[in-house]
Amino acid sequence: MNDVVCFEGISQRFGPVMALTDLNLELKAGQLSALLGPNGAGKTTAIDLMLGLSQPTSGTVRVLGADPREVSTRTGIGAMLQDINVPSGLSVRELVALYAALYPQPMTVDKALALSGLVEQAKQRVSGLSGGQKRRLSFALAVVGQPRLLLLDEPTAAMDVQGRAAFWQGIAELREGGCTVLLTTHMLEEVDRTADRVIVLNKGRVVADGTPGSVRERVGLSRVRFISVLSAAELHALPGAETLDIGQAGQVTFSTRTPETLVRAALSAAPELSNLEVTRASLEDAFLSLTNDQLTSAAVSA
Ligand SMILES: Nc1ncnc2c1ncn2[C@@H]1O[C@H](COP(=O)(O)OP(=O)(O)OP(=O)(O)O)[C@@H](O)[C@H]1O
Repeated sequence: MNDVVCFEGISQRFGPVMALTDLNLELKAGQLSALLGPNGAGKTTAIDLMLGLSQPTSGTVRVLGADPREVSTRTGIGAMLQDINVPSGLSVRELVALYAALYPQPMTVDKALALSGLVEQAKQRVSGLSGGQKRRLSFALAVVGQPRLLLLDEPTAAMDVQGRAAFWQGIAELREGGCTVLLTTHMLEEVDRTADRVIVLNKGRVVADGTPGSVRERVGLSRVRFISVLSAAELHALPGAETLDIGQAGQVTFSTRTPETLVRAALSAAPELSNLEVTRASLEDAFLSLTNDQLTSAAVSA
């Protein structure tokens, strides 16, 4: 009942395409969840439903306990979508103030500017902002209404290192105030460090849902790296590889469920191999394994 978002049996069809199939999903208050999936997996479709921008083909969507199309629900949601389309003749401060006026209990404009790292650009015209600064502005507009639910579609894309640091600091402050956050991103290292929960979509269905650690463990992959003189054909012939990345100067990286078997075979084929490392697979390795249907052939031949 207290779920911030509740999807029950959601399917969304666009002509012949099933963008989402029988999706059940609840987001708990205060959680930071990452919605991951390859292009076309259904992430934007799910976010559009949470924002009340579209109606599902079947199933029920509840956001903050109500229909997301109701105005009272929408004022509790902040969204940072991929494209920002705002009056560009205004200054940053003027635009943030304009948005603040739309909400019943906004934060101060100064706070929104500080949270998004835009204090120095406050007087600058929106039209003069760089790509990364426009993403920061989009974040300021998403948070100025003090939303209870914040939906962020690839928030850190185009942000520089400082921008990303300011963004994550801003997210931490909002979470202290109890804000629930759902974001999509392809920056899986950031997700691994910060998210409470990872939801992986593939072809409109949830294929994994848990903490970043539990998703990594479920996949059970290890990463094996070494330098050798083995040819591509010899590397491909090693047993147990799920993916193979051939880098510069003989450096190779495998993901595998059977690291011992692979290492034994590699040492036997190339006794001179060096810089051997066996580590736990990253969230990115797990993601590839969960979402790539032709993983072995496609990734190994990459
Ligand atoms: N308005 C639409 N009309 C027709 N097909 C659509 C529409 N919106 C989405 N789709 C299709 O539904 C599927 C899911 O699309 P969606 O945009 O939700 O994926 P996504 O996971 O957000 O992808 P990306 O990472 O590329 O943004 C895709 O096959 C897409 O082509």
